[in-house]
Amino acid sequence: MTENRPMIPAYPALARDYDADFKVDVDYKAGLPDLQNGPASLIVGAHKPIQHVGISNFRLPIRYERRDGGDMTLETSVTGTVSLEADRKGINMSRIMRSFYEHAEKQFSLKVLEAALNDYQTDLDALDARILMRLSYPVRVDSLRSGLSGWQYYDIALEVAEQAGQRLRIVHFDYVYSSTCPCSLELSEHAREDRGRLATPHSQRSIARISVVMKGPEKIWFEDIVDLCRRAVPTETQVMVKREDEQAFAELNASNPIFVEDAVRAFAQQLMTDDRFGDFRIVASHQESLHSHDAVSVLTDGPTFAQHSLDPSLFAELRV
Ligand SMILES: Nc1nc2c(ncn2[C@@H]2O[C@H](COP(=O)(O)OP(=O)(O)OP(=O)(O)O)[C@@H](O)[C@H]2O)c(=O)[nH]1
Repeated sequence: MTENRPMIPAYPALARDYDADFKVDVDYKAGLPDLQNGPASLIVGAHKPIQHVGISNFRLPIRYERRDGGDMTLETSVTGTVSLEADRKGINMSRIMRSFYEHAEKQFSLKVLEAALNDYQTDLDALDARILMRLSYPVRVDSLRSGLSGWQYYDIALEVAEQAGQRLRIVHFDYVYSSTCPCSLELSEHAREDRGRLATPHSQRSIARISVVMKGPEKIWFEDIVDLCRRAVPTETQVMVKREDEQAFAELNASNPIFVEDAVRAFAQQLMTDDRFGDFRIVASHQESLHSHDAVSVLTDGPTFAQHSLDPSLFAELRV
């Protein structure tokens, strides 16, 4: 006896070739599912506001003005996020890029970046918004004594954020330098003077990440921050080095030995003397040639960067 099995509709024979000629018209687009703008009933999990949602690390060429005139186009990685209220399912992700692209052709300036931020708030109907741009900025640097020069690249991030009606403009700047340990220098001299023994102090490639609020409307050139770092810690790693430069570098290190504590305080002192800068945080990592670990320090000034917990990868990602 044949059982009454429920009729299972035959699987529709679907075309499997790509229709290159198909064109989307307004009606078709209007009929497409649009879950990110769906009802709150579609929300999965807690109906909680989200502080940052968007897309990270889309890249495009941006034109930057140089302090000495001219400009250059550099690859820039952008992360754009907005806040999302508790009763909204999602954001229109593509608008994070599309809004930014509206401004990308213009020559970069913080005003351009802030105009893109304003568009985030309107195009995505968001209370808060944030854009972070990362780039590697080349500056031609002179050798210490040989008259040569070469390109030094600085990893920089620019962050503009609107949070609870407050606008923040922050520059994050990585500065790579040599740190000669002051104690090791004294111990080396002691061995030389006291026992006639040759000894060399331990010195190592080190890095400081300087994050600082740009306060006033005044323009801050990337080159201004390079100059500030060099005033704070003159022993920047070199690019083009001949023997006379190497000897100069050895003397420069002996004249500027620094503990990791000294480094953050030296940068802080320079930042405090420039009223274009507000709150700041300096993270330094001396990747010691003496130890199998790093000497690290963090110095913050003002509420912007004051935080109880430190990002677990804070020191690990500062590698040189
Ligand atoms: N909100 C959200 N969208 C996502 C995510 N992952 C992928 N998307 C997709 O991002 C795509 C582009 O989103 P939209 O910007 O809303 O695209 P759209 O609706 O055509 O853009 P508008 O015409 O401006 O509304 C959508 O197809 C989403 O499915 C995600 O995690 N969250």
